[in-house]
Amino acid sequence: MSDFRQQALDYHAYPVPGKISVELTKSAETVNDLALAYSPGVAEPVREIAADAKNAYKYTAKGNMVAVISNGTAILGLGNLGPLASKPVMEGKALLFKRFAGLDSIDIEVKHRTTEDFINTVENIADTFGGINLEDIKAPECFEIEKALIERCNIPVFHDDQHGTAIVTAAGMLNALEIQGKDINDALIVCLGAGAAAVACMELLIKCGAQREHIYMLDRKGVIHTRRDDLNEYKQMFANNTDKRTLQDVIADADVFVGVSGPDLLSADELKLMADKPVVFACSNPDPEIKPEVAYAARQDLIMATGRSDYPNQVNNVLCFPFIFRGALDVRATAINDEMKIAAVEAIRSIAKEPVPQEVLTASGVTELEFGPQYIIPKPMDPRLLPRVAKAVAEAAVATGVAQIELPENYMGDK
Ligand SMILES: NC(=O)C1=CN([C@@H]2O[C@H](COP(=O)(O)OP(=O)(O)OC[C@H]3O[C@@H](n4cnc5c(N)ncnc54)[C@H](OP(=O)(O)O)[C@@H]3O)[C@@H](O)[C@H]2O)C=CC1
Ligand SMILES: CC(=O)C(=O)O
Ligand SMILES: [Mg+2]
Repeated sequence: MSDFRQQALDYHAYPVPGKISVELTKSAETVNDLALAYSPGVAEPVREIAADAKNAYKYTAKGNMVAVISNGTAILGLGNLGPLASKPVMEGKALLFKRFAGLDSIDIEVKHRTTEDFINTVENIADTFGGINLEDIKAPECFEIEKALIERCNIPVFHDDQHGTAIVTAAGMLNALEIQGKDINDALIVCLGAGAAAVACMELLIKCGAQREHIYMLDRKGVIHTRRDDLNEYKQMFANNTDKRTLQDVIADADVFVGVSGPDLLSADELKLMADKPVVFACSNPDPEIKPEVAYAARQDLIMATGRSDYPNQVNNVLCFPFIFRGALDVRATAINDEMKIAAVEAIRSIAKEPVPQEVLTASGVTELEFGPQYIIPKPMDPRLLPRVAKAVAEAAVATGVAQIELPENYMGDK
């Protein structure tokens, strides 16, 4: 067994199995403590919440709690391995919520027969949480699930693989194109993958200036084009009126490659066909569409990102979901709208252009990081992400009328 594989298994197994636990926030030592925490004292907040549901934010952990919910149908790029196998990833998301944004989070893996069953299950438990982070649910069901839950729940429901990925991709892409001296309006874009992440990434890039007709999207059958009769309504939005059929056909002269599909699907020869100074985001986890060492051996004029922590330029939704939920929950937003997403894009990309704090350099094991091809986006452990992204998101929620309370006074200081 490889060293790294064993290390990863040991990390999850010891000293206790898993990555999260529950801790108490109140004393429960004395008879008096128990009389307050449980019977009879607990009856008082019960009556308050029954009289006004908003009191759940005052007397329970609801307002600081996000449910990470999956059915395990698209676990990273590993595929449909079922709900239980998705648990380490979902515990991982809960770990990241706590570590980076101080949000309590619990993973819920749902076994279900129909899509409606899944929607009903989540709807029926939604009120207990401040927000719901849907994770690793495959397309196209994920689109129907998110839409239905947004309609039926009055807390933020956010499919991370769609919108978290799109926000971070847009932030990194705008910075990378700026460094390469290219304009997103003119960029020829190839997106390998046509699922949850792909559709949301391309829709957000279009909101940031990309031209829909400059985007070629591919699924397992090749280029998505108007003469195909096997396209779902989400793929149809990206159907190109073209004779091009393969990745080789569309990658020639492309400025941008976004991979949200699977491992090792972009060859060095295909990469060589791209335009000068290309941007290559090989975001499939854990194994990218092309390994950075293979890409740099083929050409050096590219900017390259992956979804992984162990290469430069980690384009991964971890840069978004803890902070967007922090901002949304702090103003009790009922939704996470486009304005909040764009605010997150701008906040994330702006941090990369500023001097990097020493603690980030230390945690990254480097002596220097400067805005440029090897540093287009902040590192997840950058302490500026929490105040800057959360505040931008909370302000956008207030400005667009989805916040239920005002921004707390001196929110996140003046970071
Ligand atoms: N870095 C990051 O932050 C993130 C990365 N990702 C990565 O993106 C990938 C997709 O995730 P997600 O969108 O949630 O999953 P989905 O299941 O919703 O979509 C997967 C898509 O990839 C396509 N695909 C799979 N294999 C191939 C192939 N050999 N050739 C062409 N297309 C292929 C599928 O095609 P078809 O429609 O024909 O089945 C489908 O359109 C995963 O690897 C995941 O790790 C996802 C979210 C965040
Ligand atoms: C990062 C992530 O959410 C994924 O690969 O699915
Ligand atoms: Mg995911």
